[in-house]
Amino acid sequence: MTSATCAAPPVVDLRGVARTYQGPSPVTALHPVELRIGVGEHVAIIGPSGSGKSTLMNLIGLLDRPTAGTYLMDGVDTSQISERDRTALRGHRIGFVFQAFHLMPHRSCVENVMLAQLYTSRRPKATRRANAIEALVQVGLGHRLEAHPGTLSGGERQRVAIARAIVNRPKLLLADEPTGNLDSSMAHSVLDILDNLIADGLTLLVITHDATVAARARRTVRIADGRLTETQTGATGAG
Ligand SMILES: Nc1ncnc2c1ncn2[C@@H]1O[C@H](COP(=O)(O)OP(=O)(O)OP(=O)(O)O)[C@@H](O)[C@H]1O
Repeated sequence: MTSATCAAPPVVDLRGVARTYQGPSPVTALHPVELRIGVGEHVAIIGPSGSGKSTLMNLIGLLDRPTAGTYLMDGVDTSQISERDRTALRGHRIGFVFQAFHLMPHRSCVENVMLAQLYTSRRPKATRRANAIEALVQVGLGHRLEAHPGTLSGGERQRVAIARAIVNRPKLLLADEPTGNLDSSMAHSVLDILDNLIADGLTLLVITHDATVAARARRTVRIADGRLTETQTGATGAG
């Protein structure tokens, strides 16, 4: 390993991170975990309902705070920064893709993607539009820029959602059941798009209960009762 590769911190570095939900009967949804995800990795987290996948995703996505441990996101100790800085870190370095596409129905594709830059970019509207077009072209939707989501297939809608998630050039893409609402051919096209983004250097964490989605990842981490077990490494590709 060269000194140049050593210099890049992991995108995700969980050190003893745990989450207990308080209440009359506290629930430890995540027991202390160690998880490091390097730049450009493709990792799948797979586990049954109630195993702690959303809890883990919310922590990694900076939507929630651990009750123990330390989370370094792209080298930044997230326990040491203000709420405002956490929001900025999330906006600039993390993109989210969900099972339900969450697109604005009365806005065109390009407008939907432009909206994602409102709080992260002070650039002029023309630049935001150019960035949105670039992201839509990247996901193969350059020909549907002005279409409204209602006129698109499910797979195309998810591709708009992916364009929206990558338009701010995040380091990490968090995808929660990204193909959960799609038939298998649309699911494949969405997974192909995600594969292309990894080839371009993005880091991808997919949370799923679908073994075929998980099989695309280089690393598969199983979660059960809030505990992680790495079940495979280098599952695909030449390694
Ligand atoms: N706000 C909360 N308060 C108390 N318990 C919670 C809370 N959120 C989640 N839990 C519990 O934590 C555990 C893990 O839940 P989590 O939603 O992370 O699982 P999951 O794997 O994402 O499930 P699913 O696949 O069904 O969405 C479950 O036992 C759940 O009931």
